[in-house]
Amino acid sequence: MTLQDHFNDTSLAIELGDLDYIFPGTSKVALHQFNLKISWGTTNLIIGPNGAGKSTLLRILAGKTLIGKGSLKIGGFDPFEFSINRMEQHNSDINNYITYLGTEWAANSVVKRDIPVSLLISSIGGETFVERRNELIEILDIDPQWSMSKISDGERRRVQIAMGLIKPWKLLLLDEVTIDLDVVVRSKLLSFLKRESKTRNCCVIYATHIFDGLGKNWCDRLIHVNAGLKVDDINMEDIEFSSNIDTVEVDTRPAKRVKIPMAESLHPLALQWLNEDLAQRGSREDERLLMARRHNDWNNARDGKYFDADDDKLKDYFKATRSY
Ligand SMILES: Nc1ncnc2c1ncn2[C@@H]1O[C@H](COP(=O)(O)OP(=O)(O)OP(=O)(O)O)[C@@H](O)[C@H]1O
Repeated sequence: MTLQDHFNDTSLAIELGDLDYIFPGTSKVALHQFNLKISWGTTNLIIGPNGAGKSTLLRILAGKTLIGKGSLKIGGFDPFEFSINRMEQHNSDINNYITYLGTEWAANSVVKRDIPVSLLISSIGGETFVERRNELIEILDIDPQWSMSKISDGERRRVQIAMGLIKPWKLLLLDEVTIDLDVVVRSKLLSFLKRESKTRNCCVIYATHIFDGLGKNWCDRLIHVNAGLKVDDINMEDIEFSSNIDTVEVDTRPAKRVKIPMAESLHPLALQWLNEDLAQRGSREDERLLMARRHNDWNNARDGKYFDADDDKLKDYFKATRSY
């Protein structure tokens, strides 16, 4: 199977049947009687409290966790089956088209070393998928001249996301990786993912606790998980936003429909402010010039009599602030 074949793919993205998952060596049932069918070309949210089973589910879908009971098919194939028969039917394995992005990567000390971002990006196919690379650098507002050891957590996360998305994927599993992105970058990223899902007929499954900017314009389906069970599964068409109600209203007949009150949110204001900030900053090159100018001004403005130059002042300061 080539990626091109996927454009005409009529299989389901995901078919999960009666999955029970118990963590090995424990009695913890993390997922119970879990059934799920998801189509290609869709964007899906997984919603649930801490400990509900969202990450466990995504890791299973990513083929990172073997299942003992139940069935799983991705694009019509069992990702854990490696039979000769399957390899005859497929030039390439379905697992090559699955991208999983979790929070683990950014916590890895290796990515805090003094590695140039441009080198990291090239190492995962940046030179092969040049157009995607350039678009993602633009969307995620990355400066390829950054070093991984001298950037903020949010900036490091952007590099992680770019690295994960450069190679075209078919199934994208996102486990709360947007948590430390600013609202502008998050909004641009979500638009990119939405467009990818429609234009490349791929599937995004996104577990998050942040719902800003996730309305009818992004989401096709909401899957609510609690204590390892799927408790709600609703298409966005069956959700209505209304300014005439104060609480969520659920109709179950003839079919489940949910009415959600319009919520007060500072998100549009934050989005506008950060967009203005971005326009003021200009390109990364403009930013570098500004920072160099500020540094120069700072050097020129120093009077040479403060802490770094005047030892007596420094001693007095520490005498005054420490009791020993
Ligand atoms: N290795 C493990 N062994 C035993 N139980 C585990 C293990 N890892 C997670 N659990 C438990 O399994 C349940 C599901 O965990 P999971 O990480 O899937 O939750 P989650 O919905 O992703 O939560 P969060 O929103 O906090 O990320 C939790 O009760 C958790 O304590």
